Amino acid sequence: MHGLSKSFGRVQAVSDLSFTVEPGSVTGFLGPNGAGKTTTLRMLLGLMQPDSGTATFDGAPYTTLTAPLRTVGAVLETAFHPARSGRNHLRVYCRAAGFPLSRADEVLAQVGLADAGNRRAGGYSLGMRQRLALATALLGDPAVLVLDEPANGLDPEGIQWLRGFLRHLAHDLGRTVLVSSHLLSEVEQTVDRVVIVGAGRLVREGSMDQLRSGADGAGTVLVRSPEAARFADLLRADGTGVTSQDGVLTVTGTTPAEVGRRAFAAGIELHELRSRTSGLEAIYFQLTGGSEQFAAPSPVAQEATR
Ligand SMILES: Nc1ncnc2c1ncn2[C@@H]1O[C@H](COP(=O)(O)OP(=O)(O)OP(=O)(O)O)[C@@H](O)[C@H]1O
Repeated sequence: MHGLSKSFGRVQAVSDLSFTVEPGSVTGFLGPNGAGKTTTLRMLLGLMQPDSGTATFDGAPYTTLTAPLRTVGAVLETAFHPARSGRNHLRVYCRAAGFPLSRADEVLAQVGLADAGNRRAGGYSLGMRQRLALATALLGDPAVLVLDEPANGLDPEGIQWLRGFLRHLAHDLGRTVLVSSHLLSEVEQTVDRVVIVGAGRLVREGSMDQLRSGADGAGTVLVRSPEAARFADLLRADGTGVTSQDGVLTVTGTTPAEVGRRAFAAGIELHELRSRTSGLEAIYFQLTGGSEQFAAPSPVAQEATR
């Protein structure tokens, strides 16, 4: 995406948004409700015209792709003819796209619906519908997979299956996978990278490791060690900020990896080493806080105005 913008009347849904999604990894496209995720994905897939900017696949806009279904598979919303079986639903798409009808059975098996292929899609559970939508997106064996809130309606087992499946597509088959969600916790274990948006703007782009290491890359690290005093002296010797209480050191402006390295080099035994900014969800809220378009006032704010 390069400089994408879109407004609806006075609502600026997407504002000068630029980011890149790479093959071989699963990227989470995150932001609170109304942040502009669906609008962005619709522009990416040529379903909506941006006011300005471009969304391209290897440099080509969706509408100019010569084999769109082989390039991109997408699940934006799940709608099926209720009386049609899952298999027939897929066969209709095979026929329209010129794929062999046997592709329908292949993708049904891929998403774990082989046994339900002959049943009416209208009788499918929400989770099964999600799987059928995913199967439809996979028909062209596309290089890029775009999924809007795919975990919606899935039970924990389904979410775990989806996690493994998406990671397999990206890591083992080198596909590009972009998954939107409004909950970081929902995709935390699935994604390698995140693109976080708030109020239509890019808030953060980077790896999960970068996000975990704190809002600005270096944070506060807690260390428990039977040799706390010696370690504190060693860290202080080169100007690192350290406070000590009850054998627990609070080290500022660094990362757990760096502190661990220093301890290892000095042969100091550690019993605990963790980032104080370990609450990923807290970082996410901090990054997107105040950007939710229809945010309810927080209980604290309500309290304060009483
Ligand atoms: N067709 C439309 N007409 C008018 N306003 C729209 C339209 N589509 C989206 N919007 C508005 O644009 C903003 C972004 O919406 P969008 O659906 O892209 O957000 P989202 O991040 O996908 O949110 P959610 O997680 O709730 O789906 C919202 O304020 C929404 O009300």
